[in-house]
Amino acid sequence: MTAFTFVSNPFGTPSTPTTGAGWSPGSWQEHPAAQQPEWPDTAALDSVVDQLALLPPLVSAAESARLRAALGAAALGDGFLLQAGDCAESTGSFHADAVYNKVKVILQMSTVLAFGSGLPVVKVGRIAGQMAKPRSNPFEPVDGPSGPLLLPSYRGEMVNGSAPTPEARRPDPDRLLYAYYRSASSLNLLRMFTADGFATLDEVHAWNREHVGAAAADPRHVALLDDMDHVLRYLASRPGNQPAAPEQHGFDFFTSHEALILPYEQALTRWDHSGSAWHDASAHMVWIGERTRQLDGAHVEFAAGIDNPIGVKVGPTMEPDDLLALCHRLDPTRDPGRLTLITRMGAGRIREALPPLVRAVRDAGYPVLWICDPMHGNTITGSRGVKTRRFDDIVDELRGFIEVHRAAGTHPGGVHLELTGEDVTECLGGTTSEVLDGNLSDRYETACDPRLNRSQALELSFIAAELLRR
Ligand SMILES: O=C[C@H](O)[C@H](O)COP(=O)(O)O
Ligand SMILES: C=C(OP(=O)(O)O)C(=O)O
Ligand SMILES: [Mn+2]
Repeated sequence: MTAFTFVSNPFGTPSTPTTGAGWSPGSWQEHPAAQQPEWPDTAALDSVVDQLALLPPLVSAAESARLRAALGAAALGDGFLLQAGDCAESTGSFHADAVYNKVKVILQMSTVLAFGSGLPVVKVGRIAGQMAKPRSNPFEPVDGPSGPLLLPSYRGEMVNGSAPTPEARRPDPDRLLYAYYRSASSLNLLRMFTADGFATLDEVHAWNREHVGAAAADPRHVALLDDMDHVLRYLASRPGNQPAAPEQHGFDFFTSHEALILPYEQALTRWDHSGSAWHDASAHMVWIGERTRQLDGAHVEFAAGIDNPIGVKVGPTMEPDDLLALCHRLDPTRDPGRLTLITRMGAGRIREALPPLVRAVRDAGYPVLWICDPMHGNTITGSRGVKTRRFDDIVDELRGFIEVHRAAGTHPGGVHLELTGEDVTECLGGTTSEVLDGNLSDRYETACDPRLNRSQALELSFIAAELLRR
C-alpha cells in the first residue's frame, strides 16, 4: 500500500504528540496489516482518504469518554454491556424500519437484562459503521450467472459488492465514502430516536409482554415479567415518581464496529483538544477482530494510540502471555473502561479455554471488562451449505462464560451478539418461534454471518437474565 498523508482537520492538530513515542494516526503503516483489501488503484484510495479526513467527525470524543466511563463502571462490576447488531451492515440494514427495529429489540433486551442482573445496561450497537469483514479465505465459491465461480470474497460494503461477478468483487475506494455517508445517515436516525424519547419503560415492558404472550413462551420468562410488573407499579406509586425511564426522555445508545480498514479509521482520527488525545471519530467504540489482533500488527498499533474504548476479540488459540502482552499494549495505565475483552471460544471449548486467561488477567491486575460473544465460535454449515448457528450452542457458551467468571470471582460483564430486529431465519432453534434446518432459506438475508432474529434475541435476553440472577 502506498503511504498517504494525514490531512489536518477542522479540529486542528496537536503541537506535540502525546501518545507514545512514534505513534501517529498513520503509524500503523509501518506494521503488517492483516485482512486489508488489495486496492487496485492506490491513487484513488489516497484521494478518498484525503476527502474523508476533511469530513466532519461522526461522533465526539466527549461521547466516547461517556461510554468509556460507563464501561469502566461495568468492568468494576457495576454494569453490564449489551453490544449487538448486524454481522455486516448492508442495504437492508440502512432502512429506517431496520434501524428502528434493531434499537427496539436492543432496548427490550436491555430492560430484561437490567432486571435480571440488577445492573445498569450499557447499550452499544454494531451499527453505523459495521461494514468491513475479515474473511477466512480470500476467495469464495459462488453461483455465478452461468454456473459456479471462484471469486474474491465479499469483504463488506466498505470494500466491495456481494454480487457474484468479478466487477462487484473488485475493491473500490469510493466505498469508504459511501460507508461514511451511510454511517452518518444511520447515526442521524439513532440520534433522533435517542434524543426525544423512543418509548417509556412501560411501553418497552408491554412489548416484552407481547413476546412472552406468544405460544410456547417459557413460564419462567412470564414469571420474570410479572416480577417486573410489581417493581414498575411500586415505582409508579411512590410520591412524585413517574412510571417512566430514561428511555422516555432520551437515553444513551452508542455505536461500534470492527476497526478493520485502517485508511478509513486513520482518516477519521482527530485530535481532541479538550482531552489532549487522538480520538477515532468513526464510532464511540471500536474493536480489533480475532484475525487482526497480532501484537506487532497494524491494528493493535492503531488502537494503542486512540483514546476510544477498545474491544479485542479473544478466541480459543489465545495464550495467557499473549493476552497479557495485549493488555499491556492497549491499556498500559490500567484504566477501567479502556479495554473490553470479547471472548468467542465456542460452546465446546469455553469451559477449558477461558479459565487460564481469566486467571492470568485477574492476577496481573488489568481491570478489563469481560464480555461473551457466543456467536463466532459456534458457526456451522446448515444442510444447504449456508452458515448457521444453533441457539442452544449460543446459550451454552453464555452459560459456560458465566460459570467460569463465577468460579474465578470475576464479573461476567456483558454479551456481544449478532442480531436483527427482523424475523429472519438464519440461526437454528429458539422455542418461541423455532427455526428448523429446512426453514433456513425462508428469510436468510444476512450479508455475512447468521444473526439471531427478534424472537431468538429476546428469548436469549430472558435466559441471560435468569442466569445472571442466580
Ligand atoms: O464476521 C466474522 C467474519 O467475517 C466471518 O465469521 C468470517 O466468515 P468466513 O469464515 O465465511 O470468512
Ligand atoms: C469478525 C467477527 O468476529 P471475530 O473477529 O471474532 O471472528 C465479527 O464480530 O463479525
Ligand atoms: Mn460476524
